[in-house]
Amino acid sequence: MQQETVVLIIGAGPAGLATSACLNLQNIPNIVLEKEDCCASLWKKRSYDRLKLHLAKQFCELPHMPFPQNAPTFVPKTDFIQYLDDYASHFNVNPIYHRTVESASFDERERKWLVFVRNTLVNVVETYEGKFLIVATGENGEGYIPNVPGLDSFHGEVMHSSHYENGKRFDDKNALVVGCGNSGMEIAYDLSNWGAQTSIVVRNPVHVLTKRITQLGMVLLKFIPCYVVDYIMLTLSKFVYGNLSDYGLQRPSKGPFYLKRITGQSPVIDVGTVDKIKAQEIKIFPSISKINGDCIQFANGETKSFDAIVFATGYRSTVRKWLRDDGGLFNEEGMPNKRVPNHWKGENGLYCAGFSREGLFGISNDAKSIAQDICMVLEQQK
Ligand SMILES: Cc1cc2nc3c(=O)[nH]c(=O)nc-3n(C[C@H](O)[C@H](O)[C@H](O)COP(=O)(O)OP(=O)(O)OC[C@H]3O[C@@H](n4cnc5c(N)ncnc54)[C@H](O)[C@@H]3O)c2cc1C
Ligand SMILES: NC(=O)C1=CN([C@@H]2O[C@H](COP(=O)(O)OP(=O)(O)OC[C@H]3O[C@@H](n4cnc5c(N)ncnc54)[C@H](OP(=O)(O)O)[C@@H]3O)[C@@H](O)[C@H]2O)C=CC1
Ligand SMILES: O=C(O)C(=O)Cc1c[nH]c2ccccc12
Repeated sequence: MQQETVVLIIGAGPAGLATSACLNLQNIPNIVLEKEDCCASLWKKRSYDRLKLHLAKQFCELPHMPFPQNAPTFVPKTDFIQYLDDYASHFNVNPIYHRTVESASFDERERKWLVFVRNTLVNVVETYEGKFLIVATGENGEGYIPNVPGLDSFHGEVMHSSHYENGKRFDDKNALVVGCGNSGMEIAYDLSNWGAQTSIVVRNPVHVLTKRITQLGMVLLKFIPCYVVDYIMLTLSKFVYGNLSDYGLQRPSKGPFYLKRITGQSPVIDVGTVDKIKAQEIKIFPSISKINGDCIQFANGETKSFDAIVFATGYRSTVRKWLRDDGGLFNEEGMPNKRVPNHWKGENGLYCAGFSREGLFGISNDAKSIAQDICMVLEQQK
């Protein structure tokens, strides 16, 4: 099958939907290709049950459509999924599902993008052509599990956080969560609530803030410099939590919003995990040094038996697996080479949406910038 269109968008997560919506508003023909059978697959299929947006709703809306007025400040996962489905219908975004992009390259002679796509319904490769190509496959392309010595010998269940739904199956089990980002800290809390004997591996310093402190920070950032906001964040956080280093949680030397901006590392928005750590309902361990059967040895020499390990060790972009001729838009890890706000535009009509490490807020900005840029290029060519 051969199809020609103006813009090809790869991925129907929030970034693909938002970019398609902005293009539709400008009457620029576009096609969204999605490997799964639905849009927002991360939210529908790869996230835990108790997930709520950590940022207040005004920082999580996609372009041109606020959340309903009666939506709670921190939107639960099911409501966010409903919002995304409504968003797609409202802006007439109709992704083509069961389409896995296997390669995309730029045809210099024809000056267009050639995309080879597997139609997984019938297992046939199709070709799509576009003047513009938008990469919207996300920073969370695939779950990352580190190479831990002896992991193969572990007898119990091993999973990545993207496959964790809830702790029902783990009640009374000894569960170890590896990684103390937002996924790890919340999954540890959930496991403990379901009755699991829960431990968490914390290998580096981490900022812990409440939702409300973070919300205040997001608002203040509009008016005052980052280092002042960080000072306020740290003062408030110390007031709420006290000194957590005795419990095994150190703070990084750089501030939470500065770190987010420079490295993309998010502060942990605490949902109650810290109280459980203080009450010793959740135990902290340093890095794993090796695994032998069900026995796990940690960097401090301690050993303990576990029934299950949840790796909340983050994600990797998958762009490098299929994108050719990207002209240096992406680095070896499949993340943009340029810093925000200059990260979203490449050469020959190539763009990326959803790679700013600024969550849904960044996605919204990317979508608007890209649609505006494509509109301008098309106008100039008229
Ligand atoms: C658990 C979790 C909670 C989060 N909560 C928040 C939050 O509260 N607030 C916030 O601002 N941000 C949050 N984020 C960060 C971010 O906003 C989300 O990850 C968001 O879903 C990213 O949207 P996206 O469209 O860029 O990527 P994704 O949602 O990952 O969508 C990418 C889509 O591309 C498809 N795809 C991938 N490869 C191919 C291919 N080769 N061919 C075709 N299709 C492909 C995938 O199936 C997927 O549907 C969260 C992230 C995670 C992991
Ligand atoms: N409700 C919400 O809004 C939620 C938002 N999110 C967001 O989704 C994104 C992904 O979050 P998340 O899944 O937590 O991933 P992150 O990449 O944010 O965190 C991964 C964690 O795993 C640790 N880690 C990695 N490798 C190892 C290892 N070998 N041994 C021990 N620890 C290791 C990292 O530690 P180190 O720092 O030492 O590398 C880090 O603490 C983030 O932007 C996050 O904020 C996630 C969940 C909920
Ligand atoms: O959930 C995330 O990690 C996000 O990327 C959302 C986000 C954008 N800016 C922030 C600042 C502090 C905490 C979370 C975020």
